[in-house]
Amino acid sequence: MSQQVIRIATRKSPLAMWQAEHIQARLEALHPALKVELVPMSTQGDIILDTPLAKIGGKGLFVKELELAMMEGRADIAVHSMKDVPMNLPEGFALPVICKRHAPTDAFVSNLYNAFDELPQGAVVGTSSLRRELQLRALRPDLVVKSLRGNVQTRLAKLDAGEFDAIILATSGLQRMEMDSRIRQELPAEVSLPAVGQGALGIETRAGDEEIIKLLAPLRDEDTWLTVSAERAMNRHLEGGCQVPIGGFAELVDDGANIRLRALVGEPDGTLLLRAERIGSAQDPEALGVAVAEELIAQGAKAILDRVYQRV
Ligand SMILES: NCc1[nH]cc(CCC(=O)O)c1CC(=O)O
Repeated sequence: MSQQVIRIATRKSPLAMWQAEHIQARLEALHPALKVELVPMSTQGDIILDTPLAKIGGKGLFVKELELAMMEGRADIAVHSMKDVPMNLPEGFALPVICKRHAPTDAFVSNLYNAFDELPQGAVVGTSSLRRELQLRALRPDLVVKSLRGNVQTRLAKLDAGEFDAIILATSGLQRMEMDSRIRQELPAEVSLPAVGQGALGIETRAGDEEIIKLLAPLRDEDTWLTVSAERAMNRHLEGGCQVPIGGFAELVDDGANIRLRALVGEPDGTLLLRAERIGSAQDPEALGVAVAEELIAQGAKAILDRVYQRV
């Protein structure tokens, strides 16, 4: 009998490698006889760094090459930040596991100011997320928002080089890179509503790979599955396919009986920001997501998204 092996396709960025190694370690701890190998690769999303993601095909770029490796049998599973996973998976793939969510928040990072509220008139803030830009500019039309791409380390280096007064990054990414000390403030959801799936890791497999799916099952976190499913159903119903100015964050309430989902859509320049919030049964996260999306559509969300798609 040959020893059982699972190969994890992963991007080569330090954050992606950390995430793959984290799942590798958890799987090896769960299944001592199992061998777990990493298959690192570069994706188009990592190679094209000078163009906003929305213009070059959105976040799917980070995922496609990993899926190709699984399809061709060079790897068996892929570990993703749920934030980067498209709302609809291609034929032949499944997402059987969403792990327990880490910090969902956005973090304010600066060498000059200790909190978002301290930013002076006209301060320069770095982010390439339309969602972050929209919320920053809606609250503070005086701020100058400048594009900032690259991995977490590159973004921090650009801050340290003095290109920005502050930058916004995901708290979970900084924590995984052991750069918590750079966080000046975790932004409350009222200031920066997180991206759908932010802070949660997901594991993608080939559809029907039941033996592998069984080995992964203990990594599933039911609460995170419910809340992230509500967020993703909202985003999917809005047809927010690629990188779009949409925020969504769900939490369990009433001792887990219900889910509260908050969502927003807006013009990236902050001139229009639509919000919706609703509590629904934890038995049906999809229905809650669709209901919140419908509330946003009733306020005009589709017209905003159509304009964003035309521009990119
Ligand atoms: N856009 C890249 C990306 N994808 C996932 C994370 C953070 C980790 C997570 O959300 O789980 C980040 C970095 C960031 O937004 O600062």
